[in-house]
Amino acid sequence: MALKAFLTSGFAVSYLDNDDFSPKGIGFLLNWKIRTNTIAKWKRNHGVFGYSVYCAIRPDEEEKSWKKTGHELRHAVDHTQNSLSYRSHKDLSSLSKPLSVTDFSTTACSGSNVRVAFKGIPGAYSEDAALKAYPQCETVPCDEFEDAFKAVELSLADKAVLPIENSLGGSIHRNYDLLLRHRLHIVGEVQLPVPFCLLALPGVRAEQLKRVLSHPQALAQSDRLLNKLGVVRESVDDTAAAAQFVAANSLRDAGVIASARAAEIYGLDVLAEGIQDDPDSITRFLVLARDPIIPRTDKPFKTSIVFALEEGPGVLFKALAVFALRHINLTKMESRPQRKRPLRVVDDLDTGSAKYFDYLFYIDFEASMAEPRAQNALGHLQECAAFLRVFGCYPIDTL
Ligand SMILES: O=C(O)C(=O)C[C@]1(C(=O)O)C=C[C@@H](O)C=C1
Repeated sequence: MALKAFLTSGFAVSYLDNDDFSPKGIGFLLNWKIRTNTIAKWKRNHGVFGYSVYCAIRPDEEEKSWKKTGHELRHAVDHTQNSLSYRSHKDLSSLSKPLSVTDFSTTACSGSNVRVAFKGIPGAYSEDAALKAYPQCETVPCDEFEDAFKAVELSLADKAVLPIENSLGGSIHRNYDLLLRHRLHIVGEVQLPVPFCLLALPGVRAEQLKRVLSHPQALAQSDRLLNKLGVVRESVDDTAAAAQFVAANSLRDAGVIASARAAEIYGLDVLAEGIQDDPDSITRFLVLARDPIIPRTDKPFKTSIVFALEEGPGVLFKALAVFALRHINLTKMESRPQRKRPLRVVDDLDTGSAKYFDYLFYIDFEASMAEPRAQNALGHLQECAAFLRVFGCYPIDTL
């Protein structure tokens, strides 16, 4: 019964304590309903694999009067500027500073713009993704991925846009783990081609560079050019931070891999554009919000879930069959170790003792939760899953 109740809450209102993915049941769902007074209306759908499914409906998904303005937000943040002397080429003091965990208060928001949290500083590709999703938004830089989650949870921002996978570099595991530990819903995705550029101080030529600074993904994806230049690779937190660092310290021997927008912001020259080994490489970002959106069927939707299975032969095969049987296409699968039960020890007198890892399986599938085949597939999956949570159902981003 507990599991059934959990799936009920897991569809549209999955809400877990940090690090906790044990079933919470109906009582928890009710608590959630009482606490979430911003939700205008609740719609109750009967007959979805026998259990009730609650969907939170907000009349206007984007704009809310209780939001904090960007000006207020910036004042809520302690702008401790580091002591680097900005001898460089642009006035960097006007740029907004990243939020860090110490900046969070529980102050409610007001204002009208959508504020979108991202990890990095202005000019990062994640900020491009935020602007692609919400062209009029006010971007909110954050120090860490987790700060972006917290900014939304505490209403310092309305959405977070975070990278989840790169077509060359693969999954960003940290964000898979944070999705589980936090209470946000996936409400959209952004697929962004990332045209990496080689930047340097004005007047510096590529042959003069001894080192190149960037995000590890950008360095890994630009291997060919970096080998040709014979430079040392230096990893930093985000591509724009690399640009800011080289500019702020007037480093004439250092190049940067970052966006043309970062070059513009930090006063660097673009020495080469589109330097990545694979010109078609893209990064996929998730858009996260406090409340889910209503699944629709009038355009292609994707659903993201996570589940755990009991041990036994063929359990993963059976779990995946629930989608194959209904011709539901899986677009992504990721497995992550369960943090609370990292090892399962099996004693067998014949073969000695074996250790198994327990995993969580994250899946994206191409169907909307408004479609009976998707509801049936999850009902079926629930029969063999020890745990199941739906992160969200959202429109597919086509490039
Ligand atoms: O460093 C940035 O500019 C980011 O936005 C982060 C990030 C990533 O995490 O993968 C995003 C896209 C690019 O692939 C490189 C880096």
